[in-house]
Amino acid sequence: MMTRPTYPAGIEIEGSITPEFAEILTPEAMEFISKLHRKFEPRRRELLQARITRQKALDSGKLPDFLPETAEIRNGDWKIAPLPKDLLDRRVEITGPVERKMMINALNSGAKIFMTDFEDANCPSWENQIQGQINVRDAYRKTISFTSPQGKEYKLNDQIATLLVRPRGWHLMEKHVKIDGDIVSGAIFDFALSFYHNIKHLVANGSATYYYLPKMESHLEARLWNDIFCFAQDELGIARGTIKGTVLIETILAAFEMEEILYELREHSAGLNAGRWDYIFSCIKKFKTNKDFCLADRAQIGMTVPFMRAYALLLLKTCHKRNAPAIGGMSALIPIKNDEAANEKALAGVRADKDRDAADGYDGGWVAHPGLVPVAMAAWDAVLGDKPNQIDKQRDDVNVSGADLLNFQPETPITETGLRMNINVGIQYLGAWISGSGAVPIHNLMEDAATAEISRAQIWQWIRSPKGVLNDGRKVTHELFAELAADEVAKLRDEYGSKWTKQYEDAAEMFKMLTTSDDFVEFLTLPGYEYLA
Ligand SMILES: CC(=O)SCCNC(=O)CCNC(=O)[C@H](O)C(C)(C)COP(=O)(O)OP(=O)(O)OC[C@H]1O[C@@H](n2cnc3c(N)ncnc32)[C@H](O)[C@@H]1OP(=O)(O)O
Ligand SMILES: O=CC(=O)O
Ligand SMILES: [Mg+2]
Repeated sequence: MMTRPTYPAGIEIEGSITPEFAEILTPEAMEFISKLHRKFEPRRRELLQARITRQKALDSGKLPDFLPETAEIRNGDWKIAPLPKDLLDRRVEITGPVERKMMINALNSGAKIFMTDFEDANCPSWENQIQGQINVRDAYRKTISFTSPQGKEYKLNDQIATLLVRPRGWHLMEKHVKIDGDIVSGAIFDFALSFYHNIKHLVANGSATYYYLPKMESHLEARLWNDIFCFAQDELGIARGTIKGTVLIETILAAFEMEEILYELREHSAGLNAGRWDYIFSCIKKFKTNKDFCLADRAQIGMTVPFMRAYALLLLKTCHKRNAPAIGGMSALIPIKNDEAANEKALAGVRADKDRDAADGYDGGWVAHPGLVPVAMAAWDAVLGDKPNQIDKQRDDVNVSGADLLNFQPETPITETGLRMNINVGIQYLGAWISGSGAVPIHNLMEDAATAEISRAQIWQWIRSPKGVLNDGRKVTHELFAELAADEVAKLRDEYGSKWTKQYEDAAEMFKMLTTSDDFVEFLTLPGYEYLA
């Protein structure tokens, strides 16, 4: 029987602490978190408040633009600091939840980088978070192994991907930990534990902890990350600039501040990534009450529609101008078992996506599944040859205006099939999420928090926008939604049989709340987390 560790005054942990968890939740690590919390929590709250203020301005019809007060940064001649050698070649990056077996598979997949995810692909239950930190520790030390219930052994190959960690976004909390009576930020918690336990080991081996930084809405939010990195490094006697962070540009507001975000993090930057799924979600969310704006079915919004193309090219141009890598987003297509023709079609879709990014000048791109690594690798091998990246490829020919970023087309078609698909996928995803899984295959696509957000945000908007009209002339209304939702739930109950647990029934109710409540819920993971807690 192990007694709970004794923590310094002001620190309370309400989650379970097994002997393994205690190796992560040490008094020293928790004290480190408490320092970060005490110093930075007020700023995190101010920045979340600033998001609300900005949303009010958008709701009143003000459109975003490049900031006049930071023109000097955009016009200045500066570069990000040199990249460490293990971040020079990022031609294929695989992602996945912080799940032990998947982490081993991803590290062995042949990809250059593996981003392990405490965020979009993860359900942040206490067990997932702390077991995730154990897995990260063991992966960094190359001791991670796993035996499946069927007895299959998993261990690391000699050659593995460089590991990056994605902590939760600024909006999520870690409810199981309180400092001075306040709940701590999930972002600070995830970052702090992965840094505290691993940085010295990694530095001694010529590497460091590297991060993907999600869902930011302004360069001031990037400044907060940079200040946290500086403070954390100083506290542990690590040279400033050792940590590197790649920022996901996955909100429409951040798209107007890409240069400023790179500038804020320039000492710690490893470039930008086109977080395309949250980006679409953000476009819908930020302009949800704007009567001029209403996107077509989710399936229509690929990377080549005007506003997505403008965003992708601006990101690429911005990165290379500042000597920073530009990493392409995730195709949601995954390999399809037992249907050769459908599988070929999915692979062709991924290939087209990766070929386009590689030809444009991107330095690498994300894949969702080990089976897609060769497809992406071929796309970049073809353009890179022996070079590790193509950061030297300047895209001065690209000219993207604010109006291009806001050219939200196509608006049609919105179809009954698209509406049903949003309902069906949204409920299945939420059900899986509150049951503990943050990434799931649904209808042969990878679904995670970002893709599911699009589904529920579209319905919310279609019900309220005058443009929310199906291609057969029917307006999307509360009544139509209720009718189709009842039908989809009935079908799912049938399909799932005994696997349709109470969680799925509750997910259906939560999904209805998310789409019908007058106030738009900022993130579906917020009520999801309440449910878990
Ligand atoms: C919008 C964004 O934020 S994108 C980034 C966040 N999203 C993600 O990271 C999602 C990553 N992908 C996944 O989680 C998975 O591919 C899923 C859930 C979509 C599908 O997973 P599965 O249904 O298990 O796929 P499948 O059955 O084909 O898997 C075959 C094998 O590949 C493994 N595998 C599949 N995807 C991954 C992955 N991303 N990383 C590591 N291993 C993987 C499976 O674990 C399985 O291993 P096994 O044979 O040893 O048991
Ligand atoms: O995090 C990635 C995204 O597309 O969202
Ligand atoms: Mg995202």
